[in-house]
Amino acid sequence: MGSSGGVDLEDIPSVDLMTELLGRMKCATKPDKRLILIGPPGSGKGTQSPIIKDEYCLCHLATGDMLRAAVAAKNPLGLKAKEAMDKGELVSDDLVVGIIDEAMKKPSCQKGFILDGFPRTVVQAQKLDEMLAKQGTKIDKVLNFAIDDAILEERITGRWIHPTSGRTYHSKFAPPKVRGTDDVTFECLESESHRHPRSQRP
Ligand SMILES: Nc1ncnc2c1ncn2[C@@H]1O[C@H](COP(=O)(O)OP(=O)(O)O)[C@@H](O)[C@H]1O
Repeated sequence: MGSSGGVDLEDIPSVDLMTELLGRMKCATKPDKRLILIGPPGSGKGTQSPIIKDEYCLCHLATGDMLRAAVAAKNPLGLKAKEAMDKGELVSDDLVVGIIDEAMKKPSCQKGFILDGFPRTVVQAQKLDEMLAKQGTKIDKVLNFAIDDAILEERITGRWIHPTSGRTYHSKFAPPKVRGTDDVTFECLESESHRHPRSQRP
């Protein structure tokens, strides 16, 4: 019968369908929102994004997470991005703009989006304006997570990340269930201070 993205709707438990339906009905009443979050690693974007996303029924487009997932999946996009990412350099504007443009077309972005890590260059900002102008929309708000350097330092030094999913932990504030291990996949975590050498830290 009805199928969605290769999944047979008949096979989905009714309770899941009802929950999804109720969620979508709730979302229908929400105003559209297009947000950009700005802030250094450790400023709280990763904590606040899922809360804002759920409250306003938005999609969360974090270019860093999307690129890391592409690299882990070894798809053509990931292969192109890997070299720059390994060197700690920015991935080309065309590539990043392409993934954002594609992602914004997803049904989950219908009510709007939260951009996280994008735009990061002037060219990306110009391309974003062009994309939105084509859709007849614009950015509603830019949220700047301004935070004291000393607090950032404390957060970052204890921070661990699961590179594939972008899930973050903190040895003091949000420890994983098993030390050094991701709660969901049980894969090894990477130390954030290792990813952001002292000289590059905010
Ligand atoms: N908007 C972007 N433009 C170019 N490269 C990006 C962008 N967003 C992410 N990247 C690439 O992905 C890497 C990881 O991104 P992210 O997790 O947002 O940053 P960081 O690890 O520096 O906090 C960056 O170092 C960069 O190579």
